[in-house]
Amino acid sequence: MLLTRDGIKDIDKWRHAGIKLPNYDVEKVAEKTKQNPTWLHFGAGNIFRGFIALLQQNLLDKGLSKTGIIAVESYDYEIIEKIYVPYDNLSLLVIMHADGTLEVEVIGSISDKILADPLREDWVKLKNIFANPSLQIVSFTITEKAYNLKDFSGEYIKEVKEDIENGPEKPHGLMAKIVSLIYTRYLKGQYPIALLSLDNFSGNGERLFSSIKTITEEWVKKGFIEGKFLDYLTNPAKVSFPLSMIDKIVPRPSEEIKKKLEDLGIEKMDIIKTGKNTIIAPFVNAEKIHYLVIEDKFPNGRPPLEEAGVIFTDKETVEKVERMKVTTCLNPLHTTLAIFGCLLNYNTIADEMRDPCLKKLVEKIGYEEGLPVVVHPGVLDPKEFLREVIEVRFSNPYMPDTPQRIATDTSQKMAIRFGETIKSYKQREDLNVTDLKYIPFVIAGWCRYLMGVDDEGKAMTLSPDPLLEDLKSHVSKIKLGDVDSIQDNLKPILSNEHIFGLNLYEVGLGEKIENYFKELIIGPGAVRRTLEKYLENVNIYRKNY
Ligand SMILES: NC(=O)C1=CN([C@@H]2O[C@H](COP(=O)(O)OP(=O)(O)OC[C@H]3O[C@@H](n4cnc5c(N)ncnc54)[C@H](O)[C@@H]3O)[C@@H](O)[C@H]2O)C=CC1
Ligand SMILES: O=P(O)(O)OC[C@H]1O[C@](O)(CO)[C@@H](O)[C@@H]1O
Repeated sequence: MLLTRDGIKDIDKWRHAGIKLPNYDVEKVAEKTKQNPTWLHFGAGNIFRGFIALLQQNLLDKGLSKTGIIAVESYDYEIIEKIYVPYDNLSLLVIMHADGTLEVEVIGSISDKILADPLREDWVKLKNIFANPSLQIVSFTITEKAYNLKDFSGEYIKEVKEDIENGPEKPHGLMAKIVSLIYTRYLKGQYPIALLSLDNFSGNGERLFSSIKTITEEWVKKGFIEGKFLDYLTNPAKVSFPLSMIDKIVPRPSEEIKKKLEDLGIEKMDIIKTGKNTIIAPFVNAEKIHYLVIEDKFPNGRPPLEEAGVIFTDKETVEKVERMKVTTCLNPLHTTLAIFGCLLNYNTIADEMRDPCLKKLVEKIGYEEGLPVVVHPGVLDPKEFLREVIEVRFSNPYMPDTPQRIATDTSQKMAIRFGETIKSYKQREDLNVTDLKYIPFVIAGWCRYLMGVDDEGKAMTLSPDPLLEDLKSHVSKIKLGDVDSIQDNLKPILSNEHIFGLNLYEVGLGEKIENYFKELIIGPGAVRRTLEKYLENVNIYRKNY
């Protein structure tokens, strides 16, 4: 069986293999989308295909929408070349249940693909779509770093500097490309639009707005674009930047799932790693559970995604629910498992959950250190959410999620995942920031991870991170087995407000972290021994919330 528009016409074979097919005519939907584009999505990677495209597929299946999503890739063109084109933009979604059963579905809601590159013909097509009044949503899953314009010294990064100098004709970075494209829409008729960040960090819509506004202001200053464009961009009735909280664990494609699909008779299921390090396949493997909460601010309308389970609400509720997930109930625990999983050579997050010390570590961070500062968002219950994360989602033995994937870009995540809780402790009169134990312990673990040596003392490959070289330059002077070699080498990291959102020494945690770190570098096996020392004989208090 071939995953192509022709291939899926052989309905009986797919049904016989137990694979669900779109309940609509994929080609007709693609044609309607061409005539009436409503939704563009930047970042054609795994979460888009495994979650966002599924939502639209639900609406198409139920006849609640007539058009699909157009996938746009601005960064890693190989994804389109190798994973979209050969499969006519179709993908397979494989849901892995905790009992080992698989639910497989062909996703047909991605109606077209575009390379956002001003040097290619596609750029004209993209500009035309942006100029079309029918366009309602431009959404993004492009990773947190794609929104950055400045480096940690506050200077524009090289690519952004060049984009600012060169103007809207041939932008290179995505933020400049978006300004250029939205400017086209403004010139055509100032049509309304929602720019929806679905990336996994606090205040995602605001950060998208801020980056776009900054480029706009620079281009207005240089006379590349009209000053009145700023009025359009800052008028929420015209251009909105809804906040969102997105949650679905979509691991990288797994060899085991590939084999299972091939055993079902599906051909060409190879997993690729692109030159830009995207690991992607014609299929996406994911968990069943997911949550998407979005601020309901769509000036040009939107599909009825509530019918596909999306929660639309006000800004304050999204902020609360997002803080609950990203700063407390899921992502800090994930990052904790990523760091210690790499150090202890675990292959999956689920395996780590069977390690009593690691399980207790995430329980301590979640129930005892995190939950007391979470504000109940109303639409989801934090304690129940946390329980589901720990007991059901992370523990699912069939989820092929790796600590190495989650360890990617950790420097970009520290401030949100741990810094926010530290800040809350500092602000709260009834709590004492120096009472925190396990969050500082994880930060010490991250510094230990950066040494690039596992707990057995063997070299380990570190996951990509934009600050990796800089961070490694500090810890490279520290030697496993030589506690005194710590000297002042952690100071530049732990005092860096860009990384943690605050100076950890100023809040009274720097020395505590250094002390944990010393225990972690006593020698091979020290990570395991320290974990046991602090976690083996402790109880977990799950206070009522
Ligand atoms: N995988 C997951 O479980 C979830 C992911 N997310 C969010 O989605 C993001 C992407 O995740 P995946 O799709 O799984 O990753 P992926 O590695 O499959 O795809 C990453 C996408 O981001 C694009 N990208 C990377 N750097 C870029 C840059 N500098 N400029 C423009 N585009 C860039 C890539 O080209 C690719 O399209 C995550 O960082 C997270 O914020 C949110 C919830 C769940
Ligand atoms: O650490 P990352 O790259 O943001 O990924 C964290 C994982 O947890 C999630 O937050 C689950 O929703 C997803 O973003 C991803 O599977």
